Amino acid sequence: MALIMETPVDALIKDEHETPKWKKSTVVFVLGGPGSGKGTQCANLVKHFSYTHFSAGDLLRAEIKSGSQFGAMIQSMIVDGRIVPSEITVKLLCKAMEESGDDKFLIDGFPRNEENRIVFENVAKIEPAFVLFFDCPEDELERRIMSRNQGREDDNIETIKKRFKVFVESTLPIISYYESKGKLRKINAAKPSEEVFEAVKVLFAS
Ligand SMILES: Nc1ncnc2c1ncn2[C@@H]1O[C@H](COP(=O)(O)OP(=O)(O)O)[C@@H](O)[C@H]1O
Ligand SMILES: Nc1ccn([C@@H]2O[C@H](COP(=O)(O)OP(=O)(O)O)[C@@H](O)[C@H]2O)c(=O)n1
Ligand SMILES: [Mg+2]
Repeated sequence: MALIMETPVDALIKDEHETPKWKKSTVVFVLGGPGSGKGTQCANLVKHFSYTHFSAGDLLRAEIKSGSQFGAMIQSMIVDGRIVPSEITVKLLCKAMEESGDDKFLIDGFPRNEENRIVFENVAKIEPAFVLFFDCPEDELERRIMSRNQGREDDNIETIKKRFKVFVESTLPIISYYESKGKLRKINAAKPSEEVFEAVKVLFAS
């Protein structure tokens, strides 16, 4: 009671309407074909810069493991290389951002299609600072995925082909969209990991 009495009325009103920290955050989207090194380079980035990394795919896999009511649906879509309904993925991303308490995020594997992009814009109301695009030919992507050895149900040749098709049809248009807005930072991801990181680092150093 005493505390409330001592709190100026203005401060109480301001607190009530204050925008949550994550809603004012800096977001970098990290895109590229399956196996292009999104996860690898985000892991490198968080060691050097004060960003929190979330992989949309990892959040969806965790949701399956948690026994969620959507688990079976998410799993069957991942095995089929399809893009999970955006309401689910955006909710998981926003929850992770909020719970992290941070305000600088690398969001990897998102937005993968126009629906992902629009739902995130409408819900989070955040525009990315810029968008990293790891460009790599399909034959190299296939080699990397086939030797990834993470026990993923979608890392088999049949699903990989479907994921490549989804990437070309649904994700490349998003990459073009950000290019037209001057937000795209394209990286040659076919080089060794250390060389890719040298090119990535420069974009975060300023
Ligand atoms: N530049 C690179 N050259 C060769 N192999 C790489 C490179 N970057 C990542 N890898 C390997 O390729 C596989 C896919 O990388 P990953 O970071 O999981 O990609 P993504 O998240 O884009 O699917 C992993 O086994 C990783 O160790
Ligand atoms: N925004 C996203 C990201 C991933 N996913 C699903 O999760 C799968 C794996 O995504 P991922 O980002 O972990 O895969 P990689 O590109 O890292 O190989 C995708 O093929 C989709 O089925 C999705 O539906 N929506
Ligand atoms: Mg990944």
